[in-house]
Amino acid sequence: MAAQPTIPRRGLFIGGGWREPSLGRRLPVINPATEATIGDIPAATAEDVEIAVAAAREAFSRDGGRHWSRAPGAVRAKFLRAIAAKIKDRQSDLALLEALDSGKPLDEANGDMDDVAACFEYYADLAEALDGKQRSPISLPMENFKSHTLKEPIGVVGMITPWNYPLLMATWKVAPSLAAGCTTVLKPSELASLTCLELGAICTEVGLPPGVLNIITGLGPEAGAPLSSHPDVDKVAFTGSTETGKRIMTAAAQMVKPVSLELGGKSALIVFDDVDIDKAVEWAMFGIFFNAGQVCSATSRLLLHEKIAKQFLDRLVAWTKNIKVSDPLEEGCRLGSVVSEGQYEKIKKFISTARSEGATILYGGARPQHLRRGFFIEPTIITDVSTSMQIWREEVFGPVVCVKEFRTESEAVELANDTHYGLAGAVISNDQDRCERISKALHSGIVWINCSQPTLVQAPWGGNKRSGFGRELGEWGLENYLTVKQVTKYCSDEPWGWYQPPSKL
Ligand SMILES: NC(=O)c1ccc[n+]([C@@H]2O[C@H](COP(=O)([O-])OP(=O)(O)OC[C@H]3O[C@@H](n4cnc5c(N)ncnc54)[C@H](O)[C@@H]3O)[C@@H](O)[C@H]2O)c1
Ligand SMILES: C[N+](C)(C)CCCC=O
Repeated sequence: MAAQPTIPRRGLFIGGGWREPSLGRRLPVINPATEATIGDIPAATAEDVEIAVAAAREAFSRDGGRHWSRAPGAVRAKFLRAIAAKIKDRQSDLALLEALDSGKPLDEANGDMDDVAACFEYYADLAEALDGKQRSPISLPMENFKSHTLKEPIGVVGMITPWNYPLLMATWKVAPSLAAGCTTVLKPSELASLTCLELGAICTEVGLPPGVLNIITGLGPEAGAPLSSHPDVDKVAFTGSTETGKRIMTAAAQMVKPVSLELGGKSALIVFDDVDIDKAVEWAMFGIFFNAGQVCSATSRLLLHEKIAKQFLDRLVAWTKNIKVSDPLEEGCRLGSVVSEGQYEKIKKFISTARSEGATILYGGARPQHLRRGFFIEPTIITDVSTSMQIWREEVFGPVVCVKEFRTESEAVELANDTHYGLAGAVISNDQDRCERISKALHSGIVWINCSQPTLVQAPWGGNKRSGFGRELGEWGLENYLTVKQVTKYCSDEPWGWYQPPSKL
């Protein structure tokens, strides 16, 4: 097992330095795999939000923006690359902190840090490319006007992020917003903030101008709410639950403030009868047991063609029994604990409600017998599910998959689309035409063919329906933080000639 690090004691990261929260309060950091308190984080309140937003505003307009918001993208790219390099230097200690804070397997946390560094590098490239996209001419059907566009940073951005991929979800917002020239206030989840605070330390090390990135930790209603309703925040970028997303949107609407919302999901994986069963089983497992199912895009509804359903479920149970469920720091761990006691209780309640509504718990459903402490839940497979059951309709955000059979392609699509969410969907079949048809028919922002979950920084990420709107990652992620200005010039020597000129007498 990896050695236990000392948890750094950090303040709020505001204006390039560390500050104690105004009310002096701190929140405990609990390792969900052991239930031990391993440190604490500052609990910011509205007073601290005020100071952080002021710092971000000052950084946005400092020296007329010459050193940041109006600087060439190439200047900002240097900082983004330096941050990526520091993340790589500190990869093993950051991964360890992430695993201790969230309960995810150390191997997964290591992969997350690779993704974090890659995201900063990717947006460094896009920051540079932005310089070449300025003053793009607009083709006009007349000669007396010339127009071009300027892409400008949207301003001060408030970012509110969840605990399932603490540093990665923050990075999906921080990296493109800095590339665009925005300044930011990040409020990570109170359940897992350690690595986001370390990002503050990294910003100091690379000499990021003070106030460009501010990081305030604390509770949603106390720190997140005042950030989302702050009049001097120009945009709110949110990732989290649909319920909180509604609150953020309501607060932002009072000032007609733009928001982007990355919310929950209840995605389906459709498996046809022409597949290699074991390969498909492994993707089905990855789709729901990776990060203990605490993934917005988790394929938590498994749709099996009736001809293979029995054989598939037999193999799924056999493979699932083989998952190493253990302390996240143990070698080979493939399922850690869930993030908190609250999440543990919520998932158990989902399972007991499914049982009481008549579903069958085919495998799992309880605490693993060999783990006496920690918020561990067995990987769980639920069958005999009807479309009116809670387990079919609501996001569990845990290692729990529900299964239904289908006969025809159209029935599979209808079942997959039978949800208020629209984040992702997946299909496994050897018939490529069928996969293409299904990718068009699914009402979701993401479709995976013959896999589930791979995420590429170059490709757009986001949902439809109650999974939110706006796209992160790729060039779409950068556009989130830019506004487009048209500049139009009258180039004719002739007077405009609309009004009658006054008499010269
Ligand atoms: N679509 C995506 O890309 C994506 C990615 C990751 C997670 N998620 C979703 O996130 C959810 C899990 O994350 P969570 O439990 O942290 O979500 P959550 O909504 O409880 O919390 C998210 C963030 O919002 C803050 N918050 C809570 N109440 C607030 C309020 N009144 N005002 C402002 N901020 C407030 C929290 O402190 C936290 O930082 C799941 O529904 C999951 O699907 C979506
Ligand atoms: C695809 N990843 C890396 C699991 C990220 C999912 C983001 C949402 O939970």
